[in-house]
Amino acid sequence: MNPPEAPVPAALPDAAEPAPQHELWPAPFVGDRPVVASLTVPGSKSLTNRYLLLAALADGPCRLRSPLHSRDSRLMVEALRALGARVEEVEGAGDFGPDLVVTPASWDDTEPVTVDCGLAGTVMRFVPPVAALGRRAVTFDGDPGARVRPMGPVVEALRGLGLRVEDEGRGRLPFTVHGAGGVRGGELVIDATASSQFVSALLLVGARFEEGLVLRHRGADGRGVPSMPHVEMTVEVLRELGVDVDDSVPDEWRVAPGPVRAFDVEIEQDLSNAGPFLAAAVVTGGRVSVPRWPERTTQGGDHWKQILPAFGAEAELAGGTFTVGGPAVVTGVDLDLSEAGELAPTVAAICAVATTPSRLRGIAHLRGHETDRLAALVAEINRLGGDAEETEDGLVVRPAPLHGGTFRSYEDHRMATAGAVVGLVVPDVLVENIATTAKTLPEFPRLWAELVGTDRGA
Ligand SMILES: O=C(O)C1=C[C@@H](OP(=O)(O)O)[C@@H](O)[C@H](O)C1
Ligand SMILES: C=C(OP(=O)(O)O)C(=O)O
Repeated sequence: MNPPEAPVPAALPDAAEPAPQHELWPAPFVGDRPVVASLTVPGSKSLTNRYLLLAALADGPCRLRSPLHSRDSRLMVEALRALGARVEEVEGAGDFGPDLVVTPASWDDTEPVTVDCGLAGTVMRFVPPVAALGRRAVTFDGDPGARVRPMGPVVEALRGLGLRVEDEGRGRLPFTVHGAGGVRGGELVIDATASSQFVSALLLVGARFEEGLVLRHRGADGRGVPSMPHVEMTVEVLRELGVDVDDSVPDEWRVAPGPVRAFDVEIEQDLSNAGPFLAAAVVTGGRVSVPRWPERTTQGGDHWKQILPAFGAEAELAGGTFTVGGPAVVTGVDLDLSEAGELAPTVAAICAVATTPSRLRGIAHLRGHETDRLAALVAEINRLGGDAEETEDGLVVRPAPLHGGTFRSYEDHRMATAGAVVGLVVPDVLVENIATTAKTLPEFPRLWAELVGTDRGA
């Protein structure tokens, strides 16, 4: 539909501009029909962006097979190009786009550059320590939503390593890192209670510091690092590329100085992004299979194996295929999601249609994700007639009859997919800005349409 008024000239003050208009996507409703399907999803965001970054640091050209192609991975590619790496697309065997070949960066250029982080935590946290290896002034900025995401421990760590960082005292985006042609390294103490990405960011580059890195986490009030499987993923990927990492002491990581070995790697599919599709089986009493599920993985999305049975679903990994069968009646859960916070929006969507109350714990740090996810989930579930409430470290969701309406997504891909899950069993749900799923899964609307349109394959 055309807007009723002519476009507002850019010169007018903000207050005169109309509120942003996002498309409202009618979420497919299946009612009583069980969703039965089999599908795979594109590559893991977390693995793709780690391997891309490590390729730029490696001792030779590297190849990523079946990588993710999404907004977050493109932002990482552009960031690494800005720092001097070459990244090329080459034909591959993946179902979701070409492979990527990366020629490592040369660190000698001095021309200042700007890096757009979008809303990608992996770009805004992982790339600044890489900029420290070069000789450029690198300015980092991102979406309005990125400017409020926690960044302080990365900025302070860079200063602790001797770098000059201009941040106007905010400890957030935008800021400029002044590379001084190398980092000596040594010991650092950070508080990573707000994000595991602070730990991963420093570990990923630590081997390229002259003396390596000894990193310790000391959380305020003794609190731990959330999303620990993501730190374990970082450690495992580094070891696979020949980097010596000692994580034998809790909350302490020792990275020895040395090269990052060039590699050729197949990226696993994104198990977190498989979540909404598996949730479709749970809320509709259907059956969804995901072939090529890894036997062993560091992806937090592997937690679906424990999480979905807690709702009464059957879950089985057999012959490399993960299959979820939904229960006749979805019961609520009491779960600590501190290890897998990025799954929480999908989990909350299932809780919203469950028949008994749920409690989700250990996810206070979701307030610093793409949006304040605890507030957003409460607002959107309750807008549809639900009964959700924030707690200090999570959510309580009680059963309530839901009705149709708008489910806002707050530029958050996982809010958008949570709305789609609810919309399967609640008629007339309109998800605002489904295109925001392009952050990590641009194919979401197509895959979702295929999911609800098929009754074969599982
Ligand atoms: O390192 C990573 O790839 C990620 C770590 C986690 O961040 P937090 O520790 O901030 O939750 C996760 O939620 C995010 O989606 C991806
Ligand atoms: C928290 C998330 O993303 P990011 O990598 O931007 O932190 C997420 O994908 O759920």
